[in-house]
Amino acid sequence: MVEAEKRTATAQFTKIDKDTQALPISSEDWEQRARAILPDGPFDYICGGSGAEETLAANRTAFQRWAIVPRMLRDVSDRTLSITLFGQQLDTPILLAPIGMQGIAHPEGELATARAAAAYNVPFIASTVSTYSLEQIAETMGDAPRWFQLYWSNDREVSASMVRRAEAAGYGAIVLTVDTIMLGWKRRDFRNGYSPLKEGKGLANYINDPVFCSRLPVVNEEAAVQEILRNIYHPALSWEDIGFLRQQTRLPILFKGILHPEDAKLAVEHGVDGLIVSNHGGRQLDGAISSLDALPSVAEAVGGRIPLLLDSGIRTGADIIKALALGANAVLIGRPFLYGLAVAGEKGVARVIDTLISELDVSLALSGSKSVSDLNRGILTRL
Ligand SMILES: Cc1cc2nc3c(=O)[nH]c(=O)nc-3n(C[C@H](O)[C@H](O)[C@H](O)COP(=O)(O)O)c2cc1C
Ligand SMILES: O=C(O)C(=O)c1ccccc1
Repeated sequence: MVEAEKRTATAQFTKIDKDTQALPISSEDWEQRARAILPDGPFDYICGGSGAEETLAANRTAFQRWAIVPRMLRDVSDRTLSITLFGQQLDTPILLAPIGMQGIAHPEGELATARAAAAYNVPFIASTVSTYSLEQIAETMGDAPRWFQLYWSNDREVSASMVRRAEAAGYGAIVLTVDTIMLGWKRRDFRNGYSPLKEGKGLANYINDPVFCSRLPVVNEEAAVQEILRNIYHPALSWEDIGFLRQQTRLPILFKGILHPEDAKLAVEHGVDGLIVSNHGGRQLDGAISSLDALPSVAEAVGGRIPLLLDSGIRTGADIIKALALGANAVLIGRPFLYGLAVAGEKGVARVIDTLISELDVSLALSGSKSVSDLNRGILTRL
């Protein structure tokens, strides 16, 4: 009996070989394993939130306040997880969130993550502050889908240069993160005296940028770190900067970090192509609304005019069902894949993606739906 159950469960992991079966299966287990491997500095940096970590906690409790009320007897034998975003078909409504400095989790950093994402045709979103350059990441991915996340630089010619490089390297969209005009207040990092940026883990896109380097008196790591710290936070960012970004590229532009419905409307009016409803995984404004709680009014404000994505707190297949039912077209996962990377490199990330896809498929069937794009409020109740 136990053997038979095992076979049925494992049959769902399509790309996982024998060694990988020993790896964790829940995001809680991944987190525990990562905690055992990583020093306190990097671990706290990854898992932590800002301030009193109330928004970090709210990102989870928000999901628990919605329950799925499943439908039965609806012949769900033929199902699809596939969606279309900006004219591209994706196999699943899952993307990997932009996470900077992945070299703090594993020496292969973004290269390992990007390869795992490519194997599942899950878009990888490369961060401005990645440990490997956007060109190196692109090279390891072949034709697999990838987007580039931009931190708006104080020097807008540096931003323009990075956007041009991303376009040349086959990135399919630009994600402008709008919630990090300064860094959130992270008590854990102060206690640990830890800053991965100062340790030089997020330099690659800068030291490979001709415009950025032309601004340095000497091109070395120390000078680059000092210049990045002067460059990366841009509290003056305003709607007026958007026209400049638009002129730099024909790629779709998404804003990441929108929570207020009025900002969502303004974004549509300014020609933004998509939004990521996000509070940065509870790492920026503590006390901010959870992403899931912000979603329904943002969805109403946007009224289907542009795609809506959501991140912050997605941990299970059921979480994805809830986000899609409340108006998201797709979701981004953050910390769970980074824990997979820390514990088992590329295989760890693959396993995290694989289990999430399998959970989503089972949850979709058991909810009584055939397609992720059919999900709506009708299958949820607020507790
Ligand atoms: C260690 C770490 C680094 C991050 N770096 C970036 C980044 O460089 N750019 C960005 O837009 N978001 C960054 N984020 C935020 C993620 O893109 C995402 O919004 C968040 O992790 C989602 O929440 P989750 O971790 O609860 O899934 C980072 C998050 C973490 C945990
Ligand atoms: O740690 C983060 O969440 C993040 O997005 C960030 C922002 C600026 C520099 C480095 C990381």
